[in-house]
Parts: sequence; C-alpha cells; structure tokens
Amino acid sequence: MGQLGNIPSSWNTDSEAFILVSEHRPNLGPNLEADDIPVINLAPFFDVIGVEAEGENWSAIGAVVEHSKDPTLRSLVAEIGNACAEWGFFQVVDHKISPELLRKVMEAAKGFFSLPLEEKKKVGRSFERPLGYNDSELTKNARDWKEVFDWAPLGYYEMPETVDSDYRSGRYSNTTLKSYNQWPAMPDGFREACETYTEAVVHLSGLLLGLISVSLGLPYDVLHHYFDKDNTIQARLNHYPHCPLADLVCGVNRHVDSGALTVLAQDSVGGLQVKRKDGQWVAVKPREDAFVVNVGAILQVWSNDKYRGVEHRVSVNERKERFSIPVFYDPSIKTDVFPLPQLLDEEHPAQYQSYNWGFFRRTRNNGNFKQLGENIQIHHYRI
Ligand SMILES: O=C(O)CCC(=O)C(=O)O
Ligand SMILES: [Fe+2]
Repeated sequence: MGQLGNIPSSWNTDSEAFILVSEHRPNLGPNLEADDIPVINLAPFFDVIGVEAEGENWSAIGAVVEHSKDPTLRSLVAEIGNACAEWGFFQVVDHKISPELLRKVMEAAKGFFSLPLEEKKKVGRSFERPLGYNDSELTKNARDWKEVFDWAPLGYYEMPETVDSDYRSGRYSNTTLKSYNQWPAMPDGFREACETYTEAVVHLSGLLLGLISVSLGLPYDVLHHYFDKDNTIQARLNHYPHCPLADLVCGVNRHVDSGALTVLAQDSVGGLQVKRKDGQWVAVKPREDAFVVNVGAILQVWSNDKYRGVEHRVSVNERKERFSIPVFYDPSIKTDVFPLPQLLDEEHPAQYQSYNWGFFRRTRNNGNFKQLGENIQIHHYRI
C-alpha cells in the first residue's frame, strides 16, 4: 500500500490485518438494498412538551406525554415502537439540536485527525487509559479501517477494578477505577466543541429514552435513574480515511452496540449498513439533518426481546474519507440489567438472567472471552 494522505502512517505496514474473509466484506454491490429505515419527525413531541424539553425533569415531561391525547404524538410513539421492534434503527429529524453544534464538532474532528500521528498519540488510549485516541481497534477480531477519539461527557469512565475471569460467576470488585478524559492541545476549541455537542446529544438521548419507554407501555421516566448519575455515557469521533482496499475491509466490522441506545451523527458520505430482519444488509441513507438512533443490547434485555439490538457495520470509500460521531448512551456501572418485570407474564417469561453492566463492560475490555473466540455477549445470559 502506498503512502496516502490522511491515513495513519502505521497502517502502511500492516494492511493484511484489515482484510476480511469474503462473506464479511461490506461492498456486496447489487445485494445491498436501498434504505427504508424509518425517519421520525420529533416536532409533535416538542410541540406537546413545550419548554419542559429544555430541562431534565423527566417525571414532569412524562406527565405531559402520558396524559396527552394529541394523535400526532400518539402516532409518533407508535412509530418509535415499530422502528425499535422491526428495525432496531431509525433516524430522527426536527430534534432541536442546532446544526452549528454539529458543524463545530465535525470541524474539530477534521482538525484533530489531520494532525501528525505523534501528536494524536499524545492522547493515545491504552488499557489503563481507555479514553482518547486509537488507530488500531478490532471488532470481532478484525482490524477496523478507522481512527477514533473517545471521551466521557461525565469527565471520566468508571469500571470495577477487577472482575472474575469466569463470566458465569458474575463476580466483580466493589472498588472501582476511574479513567479521565484526555484532551489534545490542538486544534483550538476542540474540547469545547466536543463538550457542547455531547451536552446536547445526551439530553436528546434522555428525551428519546422516555419516548421508547412509553412505546413499551411503561412510564416515561422508568429508566432514567440508571443514567442520571454515574452513567457510562461515552462519545466518539470516528474517522474513516479513504481506502485503497475498500472492497476488502470494513470501517467497523459487523457488531451490535452493547449499551442501551446509540445516537449518531454522520456526514454526507454514507457507509453505515444495517442488517434487516430477513438477513439482508441495507445501507442507511446519510442525512446531515438527522441523528441515527439504534437499540443496543441492554434495551433488548430490558424489553425482553421486544426490541432488538441489530447488527450493523460500516463500509469505507475508495475516494472519500468519512466522519461520524456516535454517543453511546449507557447506564451506571451499578446497573443490574434484566427484563423489566412490568413486561413479563406467563406468556412472556424472562428471556435473560440478570447481569451487571459494570462487570460486562470490564469483562469486554479485559478481553476475557478471547479464549472462546468471541467477546462477552448478552446471549451468554439467555435463559
Ligand atoms: O460510523 C458509523 O456510522 C457507525 C459506527 C458504529 O457502529 C459504532 O461506532 O459503534
Ligand atoms: Fe455501532
């Protein structure tokens, strides 16, 4: 592979590591279908809740939503429920997040990733410091054609200090480790752009979580207590450089997000693909005015399989680089994750045993499952 602009210089020597076996390659040409992922307009929701939307009084917002008879709000809730059950993915428009915030954080991402590798590595991620820059992430044991910058809106990411190596024991230490954000000195305004952006998207995620709860027939604010303090929300800048091997590699190999919800912004290049219920891969049409929302594994468990964490992946482009910014809306490490009892009855018995989210995250990070050839997954807890 020759030297190409804006590709991390370390990649030139190990291009083999990125190449996927043929069945997992993303550019399936005619087999890739056009997008029909639901696009949901949030205007009826904001119209009904008015100024409450700006605050985080989830129970006050809930009271308005649950009592509203507005038919457009009711159909919006039904659309969200259908999208979570049928697709595990949807896009939202009219979300009230200013395009200016997105423009600034996209600029910050471009500025940061175009710095020399040595500069980016000054805020490099490591096992001990899991937030910062990384250019060698693996998904399902294959190298992703991407570089990332991770931060936690809370300022740090917390995990149990130790976990038992046998996942069946579920044992973990009461003591925790906190890893703090690492901010680069360049480009100017980088930290502020990132922090202002995540403040807005984390708020939107909270609003969406409530709508999803209502779509399950539950109170609006039934899940927020898992996120309000000590959450593990994490944000990421993804840079997918243009790629001379675009047909052979993935920007991110197929995976299901392990947390509760993901809310993602992307530029206009496109590349995100979602596995439809019938097994067909479908390309998500990029919309700069929309956020892509997807159900993670935790929401699948909470909903007792009513909603599905769906596999997705990212293809890369021969000529164009791409940027995306997911916010992984994930709960406190203290959260024990189990099917919500309100959704269970004789016909709908629990499909999962309870597991602790801190234990799960730490086990995933430790790579304890490598000997089994896979990461820890919710199916290990299936009853
Ligand atoms: O870049 C994208 O569109 C998706 C990224 C993704 O799936 C992830 O980071 O988990
Ligand atoms: Fe993902």
